[in-house]
Amino acid sequence: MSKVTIIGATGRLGSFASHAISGIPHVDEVMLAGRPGREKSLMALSHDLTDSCAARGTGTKITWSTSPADYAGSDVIVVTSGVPRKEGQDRTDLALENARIIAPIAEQIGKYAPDAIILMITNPVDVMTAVALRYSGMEPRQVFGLGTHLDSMRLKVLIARYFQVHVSEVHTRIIGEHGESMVPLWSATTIGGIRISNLPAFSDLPMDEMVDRVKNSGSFIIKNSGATVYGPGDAIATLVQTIIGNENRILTVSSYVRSEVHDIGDTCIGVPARINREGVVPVSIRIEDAELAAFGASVEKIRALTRNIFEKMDELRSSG
Ligand SMILES: NC(=O)c1ccc[n+]([C@@H]2O[C@H](COP(=O)([O-])OP(=O)(O)OC[C@H]3O[C@@H](n4cnc5c(N)ncnc54)[C@H](O)[C@@H]3O)[C@@H](O)[C@H]2O)c1
Ligand SMILES: O=C(O)C[C@H](O)C(=O)O
Repeated sequence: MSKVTIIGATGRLGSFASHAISGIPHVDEVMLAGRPGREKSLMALSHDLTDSCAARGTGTKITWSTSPADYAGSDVIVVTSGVPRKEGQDRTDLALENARIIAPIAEQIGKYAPDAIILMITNPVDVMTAVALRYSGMEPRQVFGLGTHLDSMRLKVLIARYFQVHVSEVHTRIIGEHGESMVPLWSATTIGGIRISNLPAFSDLPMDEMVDRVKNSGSFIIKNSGATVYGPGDAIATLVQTIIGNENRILTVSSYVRSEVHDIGDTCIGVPARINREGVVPVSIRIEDAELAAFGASVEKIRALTRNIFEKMDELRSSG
């Protein structure tokens, strides 16, 4: 029996992610969670998703709740609650506002579902993963964020199109911040198992344009359609399936890094990590010098922002 809870289920991303998760094999219950006052909206969504499960022929049970006590028994808790950015904003602009939303949610998860695995989605996702880790009091392996998995998928599609190959032939990773300082790992990019730099077309590859397109993907979609929904929603479902199916896949997610990448760490940031039913553990890697310098800068940026948010949260809490 597997139960997956989505906190923030009535939001644009939360509702689509709930739909995607309800189709995962061996997910028996999807619980839609939200704030008191959202009862009608949660109930209506649960009816709609129940109809969807019937139409797809899946037996998934859809439940809903506004009570954190009902987080109990969850195997995975996906958190999408919070404010999304508006056109012209950077994800980091949301840090304090969303930390104030995520901290109490994380405390309730730590209280009622201390054995669950938390998948953090709210932006800025690296900082919110650290907030969830701090306030839930849970172990680092139990708390991770969508991180640069979505960015890696975005780059993968661009590379596949350029080389005119099926996306499954491309393996690539973006590590670091889910944001401006993200770092593409060309040294870990292969096509059909061949390192990309060994292919003749590599010298003409518009690498900078491709990375810029990945960096601007979220803001482009938000500007023109209001929110990113299907890309992150299906990426969330992949991660949930990897946990529930105990798949031991290595995906690039935001995880608490100690020293796995050339001893740089003490922050939550996007790195390759092994994911299974026990949770998420970063994989030790060595990368090229230029990539390492860029990753170090990305870690410093996120570590400083995270510390700043922790200090502000402490001040807010001590002033009541
Ligand atoms: N990491 C990623 O790749 C990624 C992708 C897409 C969206 N996001 C983030 O996910 C979050 C949600 O995005 P969305 O488009 O679904 O937004 P939305 O406005 O449609 O939904 C927000 C949800 O948060 C809840 N919420 C808002 N304020 C709250 C509060 N004070 N307390 C408790 N719950 C509150 C709302 O009820 C709603 O369920 C944003 O922070 C967005 O940036 C992250
Ligand atoms: O760009 C955003 O603000 C949403 C999300 O982080 C995304 O990359 O789609």
